[in-house]
Amino acid sequence: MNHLNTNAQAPSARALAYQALYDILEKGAYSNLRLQTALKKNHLKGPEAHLLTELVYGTLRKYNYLVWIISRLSSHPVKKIHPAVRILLCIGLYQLIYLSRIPESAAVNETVKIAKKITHPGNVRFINGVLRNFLRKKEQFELPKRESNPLLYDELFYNMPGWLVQKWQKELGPEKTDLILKAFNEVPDTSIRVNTLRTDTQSVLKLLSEKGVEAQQSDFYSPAIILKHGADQFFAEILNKGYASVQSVSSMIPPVVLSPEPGERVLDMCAAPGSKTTEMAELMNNEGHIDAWDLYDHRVQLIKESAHKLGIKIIHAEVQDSTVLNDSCNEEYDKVLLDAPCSGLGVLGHKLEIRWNRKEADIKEFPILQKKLISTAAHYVKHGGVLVYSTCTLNKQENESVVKWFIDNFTDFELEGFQLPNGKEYENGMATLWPDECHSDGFFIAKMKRR
Ligand SMILES: C[S@@+](CC[C@H](N)C(=O)[O-])C[C@H]1O[C@@H](n2cnc3c(N)ncnc32)[C@H](O)[C@@H]1O
Repeated sequence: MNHLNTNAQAPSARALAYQALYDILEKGAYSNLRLQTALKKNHLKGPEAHLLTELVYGTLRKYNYLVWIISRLSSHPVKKIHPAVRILLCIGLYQLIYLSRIPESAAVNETVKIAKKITHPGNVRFINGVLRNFLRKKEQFELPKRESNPLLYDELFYNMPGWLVQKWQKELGPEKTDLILKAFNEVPDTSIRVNTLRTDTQSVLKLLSEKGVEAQQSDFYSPAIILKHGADQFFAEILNKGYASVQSVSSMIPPVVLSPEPGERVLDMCAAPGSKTTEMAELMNNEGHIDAWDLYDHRVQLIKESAHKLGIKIIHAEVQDSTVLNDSCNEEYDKVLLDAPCSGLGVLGHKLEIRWNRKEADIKEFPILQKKLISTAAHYVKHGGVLVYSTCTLNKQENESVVKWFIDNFTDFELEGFQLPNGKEYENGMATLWPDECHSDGFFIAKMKRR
């Protein structure tokens, strides 16, 4: 199977979509970064840029259903179909099913054209055959009735892996699972956090409205603004001027719970790309000291770039492995944020690739790392200081269980109740922000105080 040689002539949006989806589904690339690279590198604008974006995100949003259709049309089991062939078929089928403005002949012929460049004639015939077979039988493709096979229905209708649907149904019950799955399948709004060091929410809302961008202040957190779909191209100027940063509303909440104050010493142990670090600097009015650590140099650079753009001076970002105890920092900090690496099951609404790249077995690995990190965090908090542990996942083993283990083993820490900006109280010191309730990513936050 050849990779496309895109140097020969300007690649089409479809060919670029194929390459991007191959990298996302087979090599673990992040969908948003991979798409941005393809758009920039190929200087795509206008309809071609739209088609590429639609094909990448659309195919990911419907991936399970598309693969199910292939399984119904193909004489080979789907597992035996080469990934490149499967991905090309998904792109072709996506156009045939969801993009009515594209003529059927173009959808089939363009897919076959790409196939000819990357695979042997047998596979080309197979792709052509499956797509034409679909056109002949398309009226027959209805989802199975939910009553007859609820799990298969949920997998296909909500485009989620079966193991995850089953896990949530067992842990949270079928009703809550339905609500979460539904929330993850609504196209997410973009949200921004106003840089209160430079401006305020009302001024940014006014600027957006002058540019015709539909936007509103979040009722969850006042420096957050929600932009209606498709507003992205208009607010680049606001971002470039450092008036705001893109961040999901629920991701803004862990720093609010930690509540760092001007003049304090703060540590952000897993800080990159720095959304919460810069938010904390804004909450501290750019006064005090924040150490921001991350494992990877290229990610530490992202924290520095954001701080520079936002006019923040108090962040000291460096490469550190936060699982390794740094004795020189013992009891150094008033506030410590541990926004831990996690399985990311709270961000499936916009990081679509996690649905397919995350495997059930990975889930068991994260608590081991999270316990190492939180054990180290304990040493850095001053007596009377505060530790906030957060994740963007909806998985008890990485959330409540890690916190319970920590409280049992580090007896000078206790959970402390808190109130969220919307007034909701969490007296036991732990909050889950559910995507169906906050209309944003799923998050978990625990607040602990050192006696
Ligand atoms: C959930 S992300 C943090 C997001 C960040 N807090 C924000 O809001 O922008 C987790 C981060 O932990 C980093 N990380 C993973 N293992 C680490 C370790 N052992 N030490 C320090 N950072 C680590 C990853 O590189 C990743 O940037």
